Amino acid sequence: MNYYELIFTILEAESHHQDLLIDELASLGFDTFEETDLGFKAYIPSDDFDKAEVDERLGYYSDMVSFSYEVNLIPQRNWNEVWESNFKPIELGDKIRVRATFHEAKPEFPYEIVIDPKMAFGTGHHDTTCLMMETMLDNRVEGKKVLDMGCGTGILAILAGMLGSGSLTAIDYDMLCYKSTIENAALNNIKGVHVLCGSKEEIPDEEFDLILANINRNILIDQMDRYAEVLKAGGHVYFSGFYETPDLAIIKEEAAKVGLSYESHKVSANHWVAAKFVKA
Ligand SMILES: C[S@@+](CC[C@H](N)C(=O)[O-])C[C@H]1O[C@@H](n2cnc3c(N)ncnc32)[C@H](O)[C@@H]1O
Repeated sequence: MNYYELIFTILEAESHHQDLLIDELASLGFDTFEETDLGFKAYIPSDDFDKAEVDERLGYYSDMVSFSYEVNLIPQRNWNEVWESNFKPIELGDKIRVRATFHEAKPEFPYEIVIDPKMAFGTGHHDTTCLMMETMLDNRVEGKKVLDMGCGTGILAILAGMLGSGSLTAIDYDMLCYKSTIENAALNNIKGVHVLCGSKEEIPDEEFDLILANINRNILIDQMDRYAEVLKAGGHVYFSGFYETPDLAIIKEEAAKVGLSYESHKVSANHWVAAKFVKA
């Protein structure tokens, strides 16, 4: 299959915003991304490329980030090689290691997560995934009934399973992520994960002790009332996928409206946040 390659150049000072563009492109069907010195490259099967749609969707970010891109049509290539050259294992302290199937195992890490990267978000290379995993390590997950909303590769649900969670439900509206979570849960021997493809309406009418939601500010705000509905009194929700300024204050305000009280947060060097809330 032929692919289109889009080569993005991003103003250096704004390069921390490139994840927003990558998320948007992923939702349009771009399935592989490579970092470059000047920005990144994005790839999409030639039949799925619609330049007008790309311009319309990325236009939304033009006030935030200055970028340009050029388009090349490229012949079939070996995508496994691309992934192998891009995906380096991630180590969080001496506890968590995220690696791909093709990396050597390091059993000295108590939580070694194996991800078949494919194209779903959540290889641990994004600040928000790391912040969520750190928040999970710092708190008690053992025995808790967990909902992972926007599960991507399933990385957070898998870590929850490794930390001894009770039942696990993982939801993503992207079919690729849904399949990827099923595959990666099996790869890590995490049994009984209830994986669903869909959005807010798929959240089952059950009570959860812990909700993990690393999506983005607007979707979190949109789904927050439902999270509050299905969270047990005293249960926690960890939110990520937004920046410290101005997003955290907005998230706190919206959370308070549905009875979720802010407890604490962590910030990455690139100003991404993971925040912990409790239902009174
Ligand atoms: C930032 S990624 C997080 C992936 C993974 N949980 C992690 O922490 O690395 C956000 C995920 O949310 C999914 N998503 C976005 N909007 C959604 C929605 N409205 N309902 C369900 N999933 C959604 C995306 O497909 C993507 O996999």
